[in-house]
Amino acid sequence: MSPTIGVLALQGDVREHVAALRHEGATAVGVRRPSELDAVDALVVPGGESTTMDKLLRAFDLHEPVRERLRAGMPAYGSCAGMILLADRIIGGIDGQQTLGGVDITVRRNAFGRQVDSFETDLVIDGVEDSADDPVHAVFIRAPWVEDVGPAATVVGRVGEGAAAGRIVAVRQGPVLVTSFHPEVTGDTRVHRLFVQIVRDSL
Ligand SMILES: NC(=O)CC[C@H](N)C(=O)O
Repeated sequence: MSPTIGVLALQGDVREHVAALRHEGATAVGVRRPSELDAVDALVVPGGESTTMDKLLRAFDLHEPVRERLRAGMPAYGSCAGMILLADRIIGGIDGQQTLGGVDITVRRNAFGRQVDSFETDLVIDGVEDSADDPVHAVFIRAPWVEDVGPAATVVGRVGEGAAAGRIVAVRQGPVLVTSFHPEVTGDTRVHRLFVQIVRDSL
């Protein structure tokens, strides 16, 4: 049976995630209200602007319901701004920015700095099919990195080369996966394949 995966559709690159999830055999739907959240097996929090999504989550009465589902073990995947929202702790948030939490990490917003606002590199990600032989081409856009990982979370990807070598950019904690980069924009759907498998395993 194909799992139903929601994509938080308040702001950000929702359509790209919906397309990647459908390509990997999931039923993908936008989530804008609590009743829509109730109907999904899992949730993707897209890339975009985490400060805006944080405000909209509360304006749409979704902040607490999403937190509750996460606490109850709902699988989730966050890319870029989505990683920030799923992190337990944040450095460089503005205007009292809050996160949903779920992953025992500290993220630093806009960590890669101005000179490298956007960059691309190839990554090996644990759990992503064939990535040791055929790395994932990762696109970073004003991305966060993971400054600190607590005992509950596991690092699954680091930058391999260049100025940011060694920086943690992919983490998993049980059924929750977060990446600093945007796999939804490259046409390579292997990160979504991993997430769909995580969701299937949780059902
Ligand atoms: N591409 C992105 O999702 C950028 C994230 C953005 N810098 C933020 O803080 O939310």
